[in-house]
Amino acid sequence: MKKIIKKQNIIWIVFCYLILIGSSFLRPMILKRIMDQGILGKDMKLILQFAFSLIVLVVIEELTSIIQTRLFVDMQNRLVISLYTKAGQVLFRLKQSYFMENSSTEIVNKLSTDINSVCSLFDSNIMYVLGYALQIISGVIGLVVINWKLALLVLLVVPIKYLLIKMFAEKEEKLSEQEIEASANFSSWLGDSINGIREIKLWNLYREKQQNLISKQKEILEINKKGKLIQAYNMSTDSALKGLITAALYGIGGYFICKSKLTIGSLTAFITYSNYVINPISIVMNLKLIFAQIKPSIKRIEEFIKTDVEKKENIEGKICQLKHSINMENISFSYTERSIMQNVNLEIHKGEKIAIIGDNGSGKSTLLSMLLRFIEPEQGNIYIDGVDIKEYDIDQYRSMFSVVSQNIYLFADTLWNNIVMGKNIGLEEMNQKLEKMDMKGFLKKLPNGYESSLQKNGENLSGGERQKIGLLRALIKDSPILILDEATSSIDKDYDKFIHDMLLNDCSNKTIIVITHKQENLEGMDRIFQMKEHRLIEQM
Ligand SMILES: Nc1ncnc2c1ncn2[C@@H]1O[C@H](COP(=O)(O)OP(=O)(O)OP(=O)(O)O)[C@@H](O)[C@H]1O
Repeated sequence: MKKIIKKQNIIWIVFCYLILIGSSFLRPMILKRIMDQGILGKDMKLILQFAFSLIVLVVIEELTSIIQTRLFVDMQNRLVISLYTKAGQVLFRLKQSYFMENSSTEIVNKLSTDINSVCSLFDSNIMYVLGYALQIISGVIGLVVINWKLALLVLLVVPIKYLLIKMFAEKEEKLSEQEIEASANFSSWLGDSINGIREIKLWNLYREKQQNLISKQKEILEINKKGKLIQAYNMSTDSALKGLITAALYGIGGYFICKSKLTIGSLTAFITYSNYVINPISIVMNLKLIFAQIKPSIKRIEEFIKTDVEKKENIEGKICQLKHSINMENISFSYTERSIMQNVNLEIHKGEKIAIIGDNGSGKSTLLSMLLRFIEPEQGNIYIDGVDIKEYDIDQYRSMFSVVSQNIYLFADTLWNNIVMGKNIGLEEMNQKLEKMDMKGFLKKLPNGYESSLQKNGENLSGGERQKIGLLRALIKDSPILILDEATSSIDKDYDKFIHDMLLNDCSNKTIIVITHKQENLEGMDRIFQMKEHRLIEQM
């Protein structure tokens, strides 16, 4: 927080505020003198002098406002960056289970809504609080000096306003929570509908989806309306309170004047001072309402930052290299109490090529997710060269694997960046690998070669082309363990055979794990395992 709100900035903001107050206090005085002394006294020199000083004041006020806005925006931006830095550090390290429970649109909505909501604090009067406090103190002194009994009447506003704002803030906080939830729900539903747009078109689901869209929006607007009404009630009670106090002051003050205990001038000055006190008190207390609005967002950001992330630290500095074998021992796993595998054992020697087959949903990909540390076994452990994989640094550990799955993800970026994935390689090496994969023809078809832009998830490519890029990506990564999880499911038969043979030849020193439903992909494998009835059985 210290980095966001610097002491120096606060001093400058208060200084600017004081200039603005001073200037607005001086302007009516100057106008009064222009009229009373300049115009009525027909003194042209005085008129010009005061008119010039008015211009100077306006220029000072405007410059001060600009400086103040700059200071606010700088602080707001620092807060945004610091929140996104914290959120980013967590986001990219979150466990896979988080992404199963929360859709991408929900996460985007959560982060942007909550961060914007917290930063909106800077659009409120919070930075003026110190200035308002000074104004209240000076106002109270003025009131007490003129008449301390009447001053008590003005100060009655404090407990009344406190009780009112407490009631409004409690309601506002609940509504804010409801609005956030409804809006997250809406984003998640909308994201899901957009992802399924082809199905909507093919099944003519327009009417149903349209009705859902409107009803979900109405739900949000209804909550929003209640929130706006609370703000309106708050503003009306503010005005009513101010009106009541002023009326009482005129009544009681009038009585004092009749009894010769107060002069008319004193009452006028008293009412002006009372405004100096009542208005800022309302503004400062209204901040409680603003805090109530953003409190649910602060809570959600805090919860998000505390979410369980993948542990990166490698306390003992162990380096994973795979010199001998991967051992899965007594692995059991279930998704929400549905058992997927029980006591699975598997030993893979370095350089071995193994295949895992099995019916749909038998748990093949789940087993690999455990090996890749996306999920953890419920029971049992996985070892590489006798060391529990949990003890390796996760980044270094994952660098051991080149993975091509059935649904690889391509980023909305150039083809080159999608292949190298951050690795620093030269054009020559890339061309060699491309040739090895017989993909030169594919490259020629693209308008800008390697620099061609791919759409989100490679939507401007065919399913087979996407998988070919996935294979090329894995070849470029060149890790010692190659995992092919139905990696050629969309690839035509001839190319599948070509790539299968090429990989076995080219990666003879690598450990390869293949998951497949295709009989022909079992050729050349050292051992074949079948996932069946929660167990992994070696086929003899
Ligand atoms: N996130 C999840 N939550 C709950 N159940 C899941 C989840 N992911 C997978 N499953 C279930 O776990 C079981 C095993 O899934 P897995 O993807 O490992 O099967 P698979 O053998 O690879 O199937 P396929 O051959 O169809 O790819 C399936 O029945 C699936 O429904």
